[in-house]
Parts: sequence; C-alpha cells; structure tokens
Amino acid sequence: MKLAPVVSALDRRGMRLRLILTGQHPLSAADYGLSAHEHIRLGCSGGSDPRDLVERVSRSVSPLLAERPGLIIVHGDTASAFGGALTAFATRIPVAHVEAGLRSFDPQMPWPEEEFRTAIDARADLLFAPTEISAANLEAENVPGRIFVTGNTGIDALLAVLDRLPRTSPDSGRSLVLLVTCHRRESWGDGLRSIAAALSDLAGRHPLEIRLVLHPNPAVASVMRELLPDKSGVRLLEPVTHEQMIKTMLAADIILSDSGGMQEEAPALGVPLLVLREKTERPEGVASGNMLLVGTDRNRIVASVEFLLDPGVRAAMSRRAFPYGDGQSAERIAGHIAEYLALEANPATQLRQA
Ligand SMILES: CC(=O)N[C@@H]1[C@@H](OP(=O)(O)OP(=O)(O)OC[C@H]2O[C@@H](n3ccc(=O)[nH]c3=O)[C@H](O)[C@@H]2O)O[C@H](CO)[C@@H](O)[C@@H]1O
Repeated sequence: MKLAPVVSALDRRGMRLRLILTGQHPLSAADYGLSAHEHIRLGCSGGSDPRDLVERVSRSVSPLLAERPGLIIVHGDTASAFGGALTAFATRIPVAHVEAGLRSFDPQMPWPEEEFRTAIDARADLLFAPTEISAANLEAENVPGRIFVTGNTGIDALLAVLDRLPRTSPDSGRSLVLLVTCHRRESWGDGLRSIAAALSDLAGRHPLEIRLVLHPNPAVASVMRELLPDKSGVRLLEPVTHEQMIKTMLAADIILSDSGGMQEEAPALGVPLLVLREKTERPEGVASGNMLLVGTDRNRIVASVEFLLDPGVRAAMSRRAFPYGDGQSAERIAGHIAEYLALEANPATQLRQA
C-alpha cells in the first residue's frame, strides 16, 4: 500500500518496474491497482521468527536479480524489506529505502523493526527520510548513501483514499467512539493483557463505544478474542481494507494504537491518538500535539483516555497536522530515483555536474 504511489509515479516516468510481493500480507497487487505491472509473489508468508523470514526472502529474491536491475526499492522495516536489501547489497545492486531514518533508539522496541531499518539504512544508496528528524538520525549515523527529506508515502496513500470518500457530518449526541488496534511483538503477553484489561475497565466505567480492529496475525487476534469476550463491552472487528480503515478512523473520537502507519494517519485526519507503546519512532506527532505516548500500562491507558474525555483536551488534539508529509512524497522519490538512474547510465553527466 505504501509503495503503490511510488510505483505509479515511476510508471508515469516510463520506468520498467517489476514488483516483488513477498506474501506477508494476504492482499494482492490488484488491491492497490498494481495488477498492470509485472509482479512476482514469493509466497514467503509470516511465521514466528522474523530472522528466518529475512533468510527466506533474501534467498527467494536473489535469482530475480540475475538480470541486474538498476535499483531495488524497499519500504519500511519489515523482514521482507531487510531481506530484499540484504540480497541486493550482496550482489552490489543499488538499494533505495523509502521511510529511512525512523529510530526509537531501542533495538528491543520495536523488535525487530528497529534492527532491520537501521541495517537497511547502513546499506542503502538512496535514503528517503519522511522528516527532518529522520534525516538527522541518518546524518548522525554517517550512513554512506544520499539522504533526501521527502515526507512519507503513507500520507500519499491516505490523501488518495480521502479524495474518494464522501464528506460526512459527525452525528452528535452519540457515545464517544474509541478505536483500538494493537499488534506489536514487544506487547505480546503482558502488554496485550494489560491493554485488554484497560479496555474492560473503560467499558465498565464510561458509556463508550469501544471498537478493536483485530490484526491479521492470527496469534494476536486469538489472544485478543480470548481476553475480550462478548461481555467485555469491547466490539471486536475483523481486519478491513485501507479505505474502510480510514472511514473507521474518521468515525472515532479517540484512537489507541501501537501502529506506525496509524501514528502518521491520525494527525492528518485530526483524530487524537494514544500510542500504546513505551517508545515511538514518530515523535513528530507527539510534538504537533496530536498524540500522547502512553505505553501499555493498564492504569496509564485508563487515565489517558479519561483525560481525553474532556472535550477541550480532545479539541486541542484534533487539529489536522501533516508532520509526515503533504501527499507529494512519491513524486519527490520518483524524481530523485529518475535522476539517480540517469546519472548511473551516463556517468559523464556526473562529472560535468561535479
Ligand atoms: C515499527 C512500525 O511502526 N513499523 C510500521 C509498520 O507499519 P504499521 O505498524 O503501521 O503496520 P500495521 O499496523 O500492520 O498497518 C498499519 C496500516 O494498515 C492500515 N490498516 C490497519 C488495519 C486494518 O484492518 N486495515 C488497514 O488498512 C492502517 O490504516 C495503516 O495505514 O510496518 C510498516 C512496513 O514496514 C512500516 O512502514 C511502519 O513504519
């Protein structure tokens, strides 16, 4: 979803693209209007150990690079992104990293994402940083590649969805709606139990409509189903399409989530978000006043939601902000890539430019 805008922007520049779908998410190329492009499904679905997935993706991608593409583009911090970058680096094919420079500065939080994104950035030739802060993180690490501040493509995808949605007026007089998502590996076990207990507490104390969207990972979904049975007062919803998710976020008064993408979307939608993590690589949304970092402690979650029951506090956190991009990130990224490949193809121009 987050690379689809880049694919379209490169396509408009006449580039020949080959999409590698690792299979970690059940969605297909058609889901993002990409079916016109040559795409290969690796069938490397999730699994328990992300390091094993890195290995499987890396080995599966390797033969696909035999014709030596001009560049491999990876996004974010997943095992697939790291596996792709590793095998390209090993075969000396240039790597471009979209969403470079995000750091929580704690390899355990989130694990393995902090480890993977740092390792990708150490190997990338082109680093597309969402914000000045992420670019500064890369400068501080003396990464060998070229850094560009571009904004993040998740906001391009969000604004494209918003353009398609009909305008709706909020129906007043209804109960406040709390939207919840949680799936981070570091929260498995005590963290998820504590989040579920907090939601049950809130359901028992306040007339809230609490909706939890289950994560596609069956391990997480089954735990939440067990912890939040029907009588808990929390409505469990199946995972939905991105467009449906944006509608669901727009219908919420408060969002509780450990999702990185939703930490970028909530400020742009103007919906206050409480981050269910102890550390975040997205401090910009906290600095803009749209988010609060609350962690997974039961009492802290309850107290933070109760703080936001105050209409004045919620209003102050509901002003739309775009710290993660203006919807033009894919165009910027495609422009830098086109420039880079042109220079690679005609080094003489590089000398002239120097
Ligand atoms: C450490 C970290 O934060 N890493 C992030 C993580 O992304 P994430 O945490 O945001 O991952 P999820 O929460 O799984 O997805 C969220 C997106 O999915 C949409 N959504 C959600 C539920 C649903 O039912 N239907 C949907 O459409 C939702 O609106 C949002 O856009 O990995 C990405 C890849 O590396 C990284 O880029 C990104 O930094």
